Amino acid sequence: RGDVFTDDIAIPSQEVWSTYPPTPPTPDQLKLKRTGLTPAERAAALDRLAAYVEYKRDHLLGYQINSDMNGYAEDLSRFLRTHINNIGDPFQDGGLKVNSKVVEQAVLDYFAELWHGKPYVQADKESCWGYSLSMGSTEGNMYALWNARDYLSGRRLLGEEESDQAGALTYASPQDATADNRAYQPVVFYSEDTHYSFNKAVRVLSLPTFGELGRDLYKNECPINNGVWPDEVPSALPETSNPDERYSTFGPGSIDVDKLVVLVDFFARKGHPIIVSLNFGSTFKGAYDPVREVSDRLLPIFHANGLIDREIHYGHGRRTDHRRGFWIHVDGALGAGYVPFLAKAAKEAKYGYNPDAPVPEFDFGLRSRHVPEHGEPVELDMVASIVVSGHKWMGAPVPCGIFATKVKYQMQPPSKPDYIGSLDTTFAGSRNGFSPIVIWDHIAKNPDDRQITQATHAQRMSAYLVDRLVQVEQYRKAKFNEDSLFIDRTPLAITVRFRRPGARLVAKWSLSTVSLRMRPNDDSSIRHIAHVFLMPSTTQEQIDAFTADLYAYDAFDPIEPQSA
Ligand SMILES: COC(=O)[C@H](CCSC)/N=C/c1c(COP(=O)(O)O)cnc(C)c1O
Repeated sequence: RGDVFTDDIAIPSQEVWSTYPPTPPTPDQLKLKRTGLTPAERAAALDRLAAYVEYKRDHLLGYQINSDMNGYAEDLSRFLRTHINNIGDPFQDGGLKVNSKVVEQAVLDYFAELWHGKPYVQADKESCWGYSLSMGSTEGNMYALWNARDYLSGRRLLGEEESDQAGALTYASPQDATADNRAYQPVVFYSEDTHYSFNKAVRVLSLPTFGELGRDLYKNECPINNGVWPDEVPSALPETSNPDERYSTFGPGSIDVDKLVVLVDFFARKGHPIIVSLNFGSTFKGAYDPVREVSDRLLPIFHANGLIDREIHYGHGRRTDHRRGFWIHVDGALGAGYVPFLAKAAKEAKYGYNPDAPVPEFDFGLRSRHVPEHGEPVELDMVASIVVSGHKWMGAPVPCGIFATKVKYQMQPPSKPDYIGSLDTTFAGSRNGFSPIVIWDHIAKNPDDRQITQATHAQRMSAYLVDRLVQVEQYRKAKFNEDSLFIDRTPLAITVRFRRPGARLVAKWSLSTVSLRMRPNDDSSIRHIAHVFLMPSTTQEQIDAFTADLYAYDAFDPIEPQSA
């Protein structure tokens, strides 16, 4: 049966075999009738759907999804007989007792320690609080920006309940938070390689990017672009002497720290609190923003502009708060799941792993130190929040993930819905109680040694794919006199990018593609690029089968796919 890579595909009925590769059930088969469907109709539709998704699963190379479902069906199918809902705060049992919060807590403690933080203790403001996401990292990133916005706008911290207004949660604002007071107008920075969910999140939160605020308040004053404000921080340029390639589109995909520093300094001098979101395993190039360098270079700016320790006054006899005027978030949707294990592998010779580049720091353990010309040295933990997707590196049958911050950054929730018996400290109402069990089961089955093996394997498979693509490129140049395949891989990335194949192969292997104008205003520089992610479930056989497809004479013809 061609290149199917798994033997757990149910042998479909003759009807399903009518098409190969399997196609989805037809609209007629799926049409929901008022009379319902007969068992035979349901079986036919579901059989065909199973054959289709399992075939596509075994050919999924283009997205950062671990397709290895890790025996969940055997271990966890019994939990599909129960609605498990973790509504409310993970650390408060609440009124709905059919929950898996004890499991969620174990998972949160695991990530707190993996990311060099302390497991949650309510009274310990340096310990980590978090929750299991019912969506993926989009939810976690949106929550992080919401938390940062309210923290920097001077909203009340959790634990500072207004005793004089029993029951009614006040979304209190500082007494000097007037509309024109920039001290409570946070501004967010993220690079041009950032996931599109951030553009969505800043809309939902009415949180201005530095570009918007610049155009609004500081017209034509942009310090990096002849006065014109870009929407996102430029990404780094490639290390090349070729002037035709001195553009970030040819670069590694990580943020340009020099430009970030200049932009942040501009707004910090204007008195704005600062939110910086850093990618850690970026969506298309798999790049890692240098969290260590960003933290070390921004701390002096925060110090010089009074953003280390700000007093927030609420008046009416309320207690004065002390808090920071900056927030660094790490979008570790992909990388926060495996880079800790690359770091462990690089540290211990027994793993025989010599990384192509230094394994980057990114988590709660990262501290920066600044010695000012005058006054005392300052040393701080710099990362305020981290997000990881559960369905990417770890592999889960549904979108999920983990958000983590520290107790000292937690905000009072907007309301106190007594009827859930818990504080409403998360983004969702009902919360998926199955996902924490999946993540727990994954971690329980994958001790550090196995995680290290998977993380170093992905590095090796990424290098292997580059080699196989180079062979394809050499063959096609000789045989068909074709141009470069634009093969590229950012150091330590678990993705490789190359010229987009024809639509048939893009559909067959579920490749993610992008069309990039490599040089501004130069349509002749447009490149159609695809990428493959090398996940724990990606096998050498899949890579060989995929690259074998690229030798066909029409592999790069832009023909429409024959089937979904
Ligand atoms: C085109 O590929 C994507 O959009 C994938 C999600 C699909 S594969 C799981 N990336 C999602 C992503 C997200 C959003 O994560 P999800 O909401 O879990 O999809 C956040 N941050 C980064 C760096 C991401 O790459």
